[in-house]
Order: sequence, then structure tokens, then C-alpha cells
Amino acid sequence: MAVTINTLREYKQKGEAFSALTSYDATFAQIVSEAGVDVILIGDSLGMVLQGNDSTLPVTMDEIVYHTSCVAKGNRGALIMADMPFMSYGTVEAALENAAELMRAGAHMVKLEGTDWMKDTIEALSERGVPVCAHLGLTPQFVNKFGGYKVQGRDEKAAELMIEHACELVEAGADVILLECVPAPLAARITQAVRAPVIGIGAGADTDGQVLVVHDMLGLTTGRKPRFVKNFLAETDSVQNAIKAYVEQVRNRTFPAEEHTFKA
Ligand SMILES: Nc1nc(=O)c2c([nH]1)NC[C@@H]1CN(c3ccc(C(=O)N[C@@H](CCC(=O)O)C(=O)O)cc3)CN21
Ligand SMILES: CC(C)C(=O)C(=O)O
Ligand SMILES: [Mg+2]
Repeated sequence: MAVTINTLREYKQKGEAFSALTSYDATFAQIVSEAGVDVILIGDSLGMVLQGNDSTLPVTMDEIVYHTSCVAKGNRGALIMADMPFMSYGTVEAALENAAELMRAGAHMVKLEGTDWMKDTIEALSERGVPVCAHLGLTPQFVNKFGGYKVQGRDEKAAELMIEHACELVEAGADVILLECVPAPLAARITQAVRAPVIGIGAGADTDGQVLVVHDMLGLTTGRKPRFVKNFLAETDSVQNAIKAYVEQVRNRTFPAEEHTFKA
């Protein structure tokens, strides 16, 4: 049975953790979906891991469309989420046009980085049949505003604001929330506060789902390894088995462990 947003809602209701991984091509999409990963993300991280840029900002719509079409052909039943690249949702009109292109390429949902300013955009997409994931916390498209890839929501004021933003974006129509690099207690509060499923990366074990960049979970991190990364290939003998181990450890909440988690 193919995974839909209803499947993710059922996981949240039952308290069963679900898994997501990035893929950028048909081979990985097939292997990842056949291993039981529920959500495949065509991440703009491809600008770093495939293209060698030092941020996600250079990634274009055409590139995400191309990789989404490749992933769609390999996919065997996962929900396909595509990142909207930097400034491709700068206005509501641009967001509608660009999201439509991603949906035509095979996406089932689009992901946007931002806070309360995205309310109108999310409402417009949602009303027109485009499911949305709202990405909060460390939003890499804001690296130049943050001054680096830094944990977000560390002080109480920033934490309260993030909870507020998550609630407002779900109210506006966001079907999924993604939290990147936030203290585990804050991610747990947001997961409790919203009815939408919450996916975490560097957000502790208490979110409804987990996501990683596939290269990272296969030990292919170049440069400095973020705290939330675990090499699942080190414990097994094949890429397929490493991905199955990830699915299993997310399901039984042994991943992420303390060592992968940011505290308050
Ligand atoms: N290979 C890869 N994996 C990713 O997870 C990823 C990408 N690329 N590219 C796009 C963004 C960039 N990401 C990053 C990059 C670095 C850190 C990092 O070094 N974080 C520090 C936190 C520092 C602090 O305490 O504030 C860490 O120690 O993990 C986090 C997320 C996540 N995304
Ligand atoms: C790290 C995940 C959440 C992402 O947005 C990406 O791969 O681009
Ligand atoms: Mg991204």
C-alpha cells in the first residue's frame, strides 16, 4: 500500500515512529522505498552532496524537478516530498507556479522553509490541492541570516516563538512539520502541540518521524559530521541492510540516541 498523508497521520495517532530519507535518483528511490522508508525527500541538500556547493542556495527549480522525476520512476510506494529551492516561494504566485511544476514531476508534497510569513503561501497551496511540509528550526536556506548552521530555539523566547509558528502554519494548512537542529525537549513540545505529524533531524527521539540525508547514514559525510548523523552501514554489510537497520531503529526509537541529540 502506498504511503499517503493519511498513513503519516495514523502513525502519529498510534505513536509509531516513521522514517524518511533523501534520494535524488531512481536507484536510491527504489532501494529506499523497498526497505520500508515511508517518505522520500528530494532535498535541496543535493546542492551540497551532489553539486559540491557550500550551501543549498544555488539549487534551481529545474534541478529539483529533474531529480524529482528520477525519484518518481524508482519509487515503490513511498510518499514523495520535494524541497522548494531558495526563493522559489518568495511570493504566493511564484510558490503556486513552482509547486505545480514539482507536483507534475511526481511529488506528492512540497517542503518550504520559514516561519509565520509563509501562512498565506501555505494556505494558497493547501486550498489548491498541494500538501505542504513546513520546515522550521535550522532552515539551511537562512544560513546567511543565522551566520552558520546553528541549533535554533535554545532560549525560552525563541522556543515559545517556534511553538507559536508551528501551530500557526498547521492552522494555515501545513500537513507536516519538519524540525531541524532544535533541542529535544522543544521538539517534543511542538510534536505534542500540533495535530500534524512532525519529522525531526537533530531534534531528538520524541518527534513522530525521523529524516536523514541518505549519504550521511551510509557514512558518506564529507567535512565535519553533524551531531545527528549516524553511519548505519558500519553495522552491516550492504546499503540495503543499512537502510533496513535505519528503518528498524527509528521504529523502535533506538535512533536517535542521546549522542545524536541536542539538549536544552
Ligand atoms: N550531508 C548533508 N547533511 C545534512 O544534514 C545537510 C546537508 N548535507 N546540507 C543541507 C543541510 C545543512 N545541514 C547542517 C549542516 C551542519 C550542521 C552542524 O554542523 N551543526 C552543528 C550544531 C552547532 C550548534 O551547536 O549550534 C553540530 O554539531 O551538529 C547542521 C546541519 C543539514 N543539511
Ligand atoms: C536535511 C533535510 C531535512 C533537507 O531539507 C534536505 O535534505 O535538503
Ligand atoms: Mg532541504
